[in-house]
Amino acid sequence: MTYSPLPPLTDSPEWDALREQAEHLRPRHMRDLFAEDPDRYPRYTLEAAGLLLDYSKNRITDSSLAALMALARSRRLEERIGALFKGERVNTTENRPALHAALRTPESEAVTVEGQDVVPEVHHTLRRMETFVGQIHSGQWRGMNGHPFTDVVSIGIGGSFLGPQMVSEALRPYWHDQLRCHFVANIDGSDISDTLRHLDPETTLFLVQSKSFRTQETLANARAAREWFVENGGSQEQVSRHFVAVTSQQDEAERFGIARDNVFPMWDWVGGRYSLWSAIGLPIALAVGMDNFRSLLAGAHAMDEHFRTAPLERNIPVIMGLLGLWYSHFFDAHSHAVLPYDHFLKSLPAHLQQLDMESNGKQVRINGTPVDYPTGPVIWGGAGANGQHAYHQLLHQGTRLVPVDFIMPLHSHNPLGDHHRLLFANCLSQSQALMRGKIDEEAFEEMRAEGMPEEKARELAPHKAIPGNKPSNTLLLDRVDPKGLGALIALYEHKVFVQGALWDIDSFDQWGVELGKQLGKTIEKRLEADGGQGEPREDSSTTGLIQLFRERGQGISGAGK
Ligand SMILES: O=P(O)(O)OC[C@H]1O[C@](O)(CO)[C@@H](O)[C@@H]1O
Repeated sequence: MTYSPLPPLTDSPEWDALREQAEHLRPRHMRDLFAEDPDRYPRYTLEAAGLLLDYSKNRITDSSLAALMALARSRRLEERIGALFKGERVNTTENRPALHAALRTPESEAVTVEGQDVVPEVHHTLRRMETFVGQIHSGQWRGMNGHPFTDVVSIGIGGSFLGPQMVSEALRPYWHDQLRCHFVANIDGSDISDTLRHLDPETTLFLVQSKSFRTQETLANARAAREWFVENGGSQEQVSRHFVAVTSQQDEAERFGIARDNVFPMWDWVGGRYSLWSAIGLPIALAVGMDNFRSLLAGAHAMDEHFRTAPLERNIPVIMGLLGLWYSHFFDAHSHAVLPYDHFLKSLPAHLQQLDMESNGKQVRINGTPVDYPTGPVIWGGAGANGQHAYHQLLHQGTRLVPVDFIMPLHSHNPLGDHHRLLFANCLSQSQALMRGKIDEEAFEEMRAEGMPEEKARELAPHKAIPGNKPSNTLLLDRVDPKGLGALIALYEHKVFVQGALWDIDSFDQWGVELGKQLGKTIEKRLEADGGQGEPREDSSTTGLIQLFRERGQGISGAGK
């Protein structure tokens, strides 16, 4: 991309206009905004790609939204969206395009990067996946001793884990009858030991998922899996039937001992956290079948088309991105909660955490100068209604403003009694409570009506009062099916892109995670029994803890006490 620098974010007439809007809105309560405008819900509701966004419970008006749109235009957002889809090198520090949208582009369309259309190789890989999944499901590809596979263990971490794990879990009702999927990510030996404990090597298939094929955790777990397999009756020859890899480093996978034909490709133009749409999605395809995997891609593509073509004012990822910026800059919000009211979506916050925080946890602009404004928020969350009995207390009465995304399907896969109606009521009551709150006087009157003496009610009222005016989005989908889920994940990918573009940062690199990896290599050596030779080079804390581990802990030889 020929990157033409953006003017400073916070020193512009558009920023001044936003500041004025915020000053005007800060003292206003959303209760009043709703009371003044009976059409607030239809006015601030959008539908696209099977999703509905209700953003009416936000601290916005038409004029603040117009000011946000003006800011987006001054940041040349439309141009940046165009650059993303045209395959320009939007990942400037690594000099690469970010082509996750090409992974869900139909075969009839082209995404041309410097003269080369990448769509044919994407579909070639999809067809290879289809053949492989078909062979596993039909029992044509069997494990040692001719048994069909019953279990798949996907070994990978970060983007090579969180996305596939979350989607497989979210699509639990679509799982193939005879195949169970397991995920191993952590270098903690308990992760793989606990998984393998219940498995039979004769019927277990391993997927080693690593774009770089250099990731310590993944390689250690893959080696442990291979040892377990061989120790339990598998031969080297049989490894080639039981081990499959997905990587951009085919030679490394072969060096590890995985047959060339068992290696599915990845491309350097896909970031790990955007890779579940590629062959990294193999565990998903094995779990739910290739037709469902293709529906997932179709849902994401529908969201891509919406993002690429809808005017900014009607564009769901753009609106969600701008609202995030609004709260983080003008309302001092430091975090953002994602609360799916669906049991099967319980891992969505963890996936979005990597997606957002690895993408937008940045401190310099694309041109290398430091930002003088906050960038990506802390993303956290969990399944509703469970969180209501835990951290929602802070959402309602804490001193920090936490904008929330409620995500809720209209239909459950398990329509048990009135559970779904109750769940929906819980979701709506939370967004309503956050918005309207309960003033002192209401709390007081309630207690009086229950017969509490006046003095006691006065004393308790401030504790029971809830300020409200806490913003939230509500995202509805018909049900958590492959298509709706694809659209939902793509929506968040684009929201992250929008914010990165507004902040003028590179959302596609992740240099921040490298230092810990570098230091880890030295420390790991020093933890070995003879690793303490020579002068300690670390700070006294690290040296002290190394020493303590060597004296009292369990090293790699297992010699600890
Ligand atoms: O797929 P790989 O190369 O093993 O990387 C795993 C993860 O590690 C990271 O590079 C961070 O360390 C992520 O960005 C990535 O998703």
